[in-house]
Amino acid sequence: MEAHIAVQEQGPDAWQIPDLEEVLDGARVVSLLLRTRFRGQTERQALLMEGPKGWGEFSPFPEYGAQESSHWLRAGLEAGWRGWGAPLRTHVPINATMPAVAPDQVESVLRRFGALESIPAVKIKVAEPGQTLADDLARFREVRRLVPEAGLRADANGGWSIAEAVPALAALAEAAEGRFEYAEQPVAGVEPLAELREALAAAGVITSAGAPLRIAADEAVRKAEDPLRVARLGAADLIVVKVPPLGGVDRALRIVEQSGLDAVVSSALDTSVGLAAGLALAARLPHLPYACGLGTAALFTEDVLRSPLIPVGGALRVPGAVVPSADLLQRHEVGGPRADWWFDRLRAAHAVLAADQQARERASADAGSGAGPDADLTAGADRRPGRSF
Ligand SMILES: O=C(O)CCC(=O)C1=CC=C[C@@H](O)[C@@H]1C(=O)O
Ligand SMILES: [Mg+2]
Repeated sequence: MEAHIAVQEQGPDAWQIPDLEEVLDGARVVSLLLRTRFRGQTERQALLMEGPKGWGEFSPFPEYGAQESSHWLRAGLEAGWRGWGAPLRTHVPINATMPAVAPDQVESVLRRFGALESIPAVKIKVAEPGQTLADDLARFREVRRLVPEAGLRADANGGWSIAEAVPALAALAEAAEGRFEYAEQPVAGVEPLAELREALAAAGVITSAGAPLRIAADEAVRKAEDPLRVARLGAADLIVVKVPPLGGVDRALRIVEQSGLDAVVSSALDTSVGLAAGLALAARLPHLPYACGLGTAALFTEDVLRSPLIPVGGALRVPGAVVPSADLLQRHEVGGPRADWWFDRLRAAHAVLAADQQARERASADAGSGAGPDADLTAGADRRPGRSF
């Protein structure tokens, strides 16, 4: 991934990851229950770490290997050991996130995101395995009925083929009656997104407001080897950016800048510790045209903060560094073999970051710059002794 993202680790933004022992010291594994099945899961586990700048989260999805998980660790270490830079705004507008539930559950899910009239937009999961377009339309129409002023989005997680996506999006855009904001990852991959845009234009699919249907890339950014390819190929109108898979707020910021596209910051179904990093990113984007998908603490029964980051009035305040409650950490703590499994994952991801760092140091020494990573630490970042990898 690093080879493609023009994200420099030398120069003014470089920083050094802390020692493994220091990261493990005081790290806790927690499990939070979801109110509704989401992404096929009923609970979310996360490893939380405390650094000198605050708490960071490491919660790659269970099936992710060490390489992919290393981006998530980098993001968590950035939160704990480096910090995020100054915000440009105090509040971020937040969309409600609607799992693939039956219409009779839509209202109770929506209400978790605050007063219905305050919700600026709703992202609705569609194309769920085992469900039909009729199920999606019924859910979509129920959302539209309950929050008629809200913008509507459909997230298919790449679940449609191009041939399925064209009529499905035409039907959803019609059901949205002018409120359709965009379709998120309707088909899998980068090229297929570009092809779908052409197919929609050829089929004359437009929103009822008369505009072309906008396409957002999510997995095509966060799981791609090269997150900027979407932009280069003109495969999407906007990108969904998530701090953990993109390796931190600093990297995500640069990806947005370099893409030249509008961005929506979303969660990775993080605890409120991880959501704080998403809010830090949203707060640093000069242009934030859409409500962000950072309200997912509302999908948990409980969280690790005394005041979980649940939207009020359609927005979240940008909290800066957050501190979990000792009681809640204890209540949700996971021990035994499952905790060991998480610590092993952390060790493996840390080894990937350490090897990357070592390679960069060697390259920098070979180039004769003489500037080791310590010399490149950003002003304001902690100058930690760190390990020389
Ligand atoms: O974007 C949102 O409104 C909330 C976040 C969200 O939907 C997701 C978080 C984590 C995993 C994904 O399945 C899902 C997504 O695809 O965007
Ligand atoms: Mg998505």
